[in-house]
Amino acid sequence: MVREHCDRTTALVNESSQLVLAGHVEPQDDLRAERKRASFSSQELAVVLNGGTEVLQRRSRLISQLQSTSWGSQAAVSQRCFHSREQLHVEGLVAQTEIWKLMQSGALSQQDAKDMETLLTLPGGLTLHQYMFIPTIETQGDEEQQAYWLPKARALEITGAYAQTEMGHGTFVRGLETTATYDRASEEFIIHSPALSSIKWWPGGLGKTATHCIMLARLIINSKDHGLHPFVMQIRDLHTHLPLAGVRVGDIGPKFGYNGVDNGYLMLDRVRIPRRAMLMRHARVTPDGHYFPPSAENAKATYGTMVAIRALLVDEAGWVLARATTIAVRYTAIRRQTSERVGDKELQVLDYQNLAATLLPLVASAYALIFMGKASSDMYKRFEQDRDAGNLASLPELHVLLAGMKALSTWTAADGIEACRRGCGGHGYSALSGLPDLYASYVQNVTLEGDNNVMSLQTARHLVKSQEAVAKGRRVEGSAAYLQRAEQELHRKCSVQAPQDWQTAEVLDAALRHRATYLAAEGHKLLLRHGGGKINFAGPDWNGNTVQLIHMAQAHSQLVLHTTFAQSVHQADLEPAARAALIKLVALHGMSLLLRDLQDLFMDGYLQAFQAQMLVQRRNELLLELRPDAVALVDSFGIADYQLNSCLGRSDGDVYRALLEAASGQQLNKTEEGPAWNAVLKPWLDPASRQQARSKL
Ligand SMILES: CCC/C=C/C(=O)SCCNC(=O)CCNC(=O)[C@H](O)C(C)(C)COP(=O)([O-])OP(=O)([O-])OC[C@H]1O[C@@H](n2cnc3c(N)ncnc32)[C@H](O)[C@@H]1OP(=O)([O-])[O-]
Ligand SMILES: Cc1cc2nc3c(=O)[nH]c(=O)nc-3n(C[C@H](O)[C@H](O)[C@H](O)COP(=O)(O)OP(=O)(O)OC[C@H]3O[C@@H](n4cnc5c(N)ncnc54)[C@H](O)[C@@H]3O)c2cc1C
Repeated sequence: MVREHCDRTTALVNESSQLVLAGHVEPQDDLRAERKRASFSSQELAVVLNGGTEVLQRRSRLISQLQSTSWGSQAAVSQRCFHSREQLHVEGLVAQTEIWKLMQSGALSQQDAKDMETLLTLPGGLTLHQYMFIPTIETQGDEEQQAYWLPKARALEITGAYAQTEMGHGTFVRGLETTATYDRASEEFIIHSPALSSIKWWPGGLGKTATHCIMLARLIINSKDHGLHPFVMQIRDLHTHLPLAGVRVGDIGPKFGYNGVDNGYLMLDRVRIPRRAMLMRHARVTPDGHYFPPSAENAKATYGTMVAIRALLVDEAGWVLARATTIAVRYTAIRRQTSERVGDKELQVLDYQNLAATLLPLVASAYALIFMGKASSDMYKRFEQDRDAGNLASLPELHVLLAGMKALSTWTAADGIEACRRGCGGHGYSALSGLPDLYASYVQNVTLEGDNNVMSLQTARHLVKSQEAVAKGRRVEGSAAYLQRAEQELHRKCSVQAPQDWQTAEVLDAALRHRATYLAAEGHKLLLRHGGGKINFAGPDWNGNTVQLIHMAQAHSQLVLHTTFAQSVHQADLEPAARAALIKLVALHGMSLLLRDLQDLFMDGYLQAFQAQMLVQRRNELLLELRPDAVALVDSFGIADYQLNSCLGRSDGDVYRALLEAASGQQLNKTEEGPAWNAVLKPWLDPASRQQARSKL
């Protein structure tokens, strides 16, 4: 029977290659026509966006290399959506350790290895080892500690997780409860989980993979609590992988997505670790129990790894949205629905304004975030250089910028993937589209590494403080420097007199800046209401106004994002046609941001109704102007079919045959009658079985 089904599947797939779509245009022809009418070369723009021809060539080479392996072949990748948690967990680790092997043998550089993992899009239990365990030792361990731990970690003789979050607290880091009590007699720390709420809960790779972790615990010496400090802690035996005495560790169970990764729990019953397990680059405990705190400017050093990851998340967001929009734009350009008369050529669904108005602004957001990601990682690299030279002056600005931008970018990408999925109609709901898994795996980013509301409030705190500084005549530097001119700004009115005026960069920048300034001034006023002239960042004025404060922080981050996008396009080395298209995309981005929260511009009379109508009109015109370039704009992201792993987003547009082939080849179709026939359906449906059952009664 199995054989029979396989034969029929092959026949069906072969047959489908002969089939034409009655009354339709062949999808491949649609995509070919789209590419022909583009106003610029997507190959050339892809080179600019990706940072050079060499990067694209290297990526193709890595994909070929992946395809030649059993764990990274196209077949392995496309089967993934049919696999169980356990299978995904093992597959993730197989891929990560194989890539590690290639890196150790010198066949891959560190960058190649990272890129290979990104291309594979199969998260595994070693991700946190690479992105948080090793970096925390690098940045928070002293030289001797680095020399001891790093070679073992890099050789994968030990694997680590980042154990900060507890059952009771993720956001309120200062409220974490795990204790590290110093025992002077033995020169050891005793790590203990004092309550149910103190159990470590969520760390990636902790459940089944990690032998060690970075343990964030309150340092207690002579009953004095010195707050949170990082420790390197072994939790499993290196020979047996069994938990050490006093350690209870396991996986926290299935999640919304990202199920190959073993996010874990960890409960500790007075487990002893040596004094030198505390990472001592910034704070120290001597053998006789003297505590040397970090310097004042290093006070937030323990939070350093989180800042690094937030920079990575900002960098990743644009590329994830680029994947989703590539799938949705290509598919909606071949998908045809509805003609006036049956049998006539139907419209490509991307030509309906509702879809263009959903997808084209998301393409603009993906471009904006890609440029912002580059700017953020450049900024983070500069900070690293300064930090290594002992200068931490730029950390406060970096923190507030990345906090708000992490929130804006991950919200935009997560909501954007879901909008793309819906935009693809029924086929978007199929796992074969690649969109459900992309969303389920990605949406965690709005929560982890600082919940987005909480991160926005960190930026809000900075904006209110900046507004306060301006009010007191002090200078404000950095991304909030525009607040310096708040008083003049608040008297300005929108200058638009014709729809075309909205297209100009100055008008859009001015409106976004006005909105951010107005909201910051209002936020500041709200917080001064009951404090007798003093702002309390934890009191009822703050807690009762967080909706407004988060909105204010997001308006600021949108301004930073938009101006960075515009500047980056201005500075990029682009051919004139691509530049012209991107300038329109920048305008669409700014207009879409304004339209989303138009009420803000009416609040203080900055905007008049006729100007708002012109904004809508100009946005609608822009959608039409950009429509011919839609496919070229997503082709320019340069994302390979291998990485898209989507029947809908494939670059040749052969969507329907791909769907049929993938569906008919899956496990549930392995037999014609299906796995429930014999035990469940047959006794009801097969007349002979029914007869037999009755005769037994
Ligand atoms: C692959 C990824 C997998 C996932 C992994 C994870 O999720 S791991 C788990 C990830 N978990 C999370 O992400 C947890 C999220 N929670 C947190 O990060 C913190 O609890 C907090 C930032 C919300 C508050 O912290 P708090 O109560 O200690 O601070 P406060 O609000 O009282 O402000 C006091 C001052 O500190 C400043 N400042 C703050 N942070 C930083 C910084 N990093 N740097 C520099 N400065 C910083 C702030 O600007 C303010 O300055 P001001 O105005 O006085 O000049
Ligand atoms: C997939 C995944 C992987 C993770 N990996 C790790 C890891 O490797 N290591 C690790 O240590 N942790 C990890 N975490 C934990 C993660 O960092 C936390 O979940 C995150 O910081 C949010 O904290 P919380 O869960 O306590 O949410 P809560 O703080 O309980 O949030 C609940 C709600 O309250 C709101 N809220 C909370 N505090 C405030 C406030 N002060 N002001 C306004 N609103 C507030 C939030 O906006 C949210 O809506 C991971 C989480 C996930 C989902």
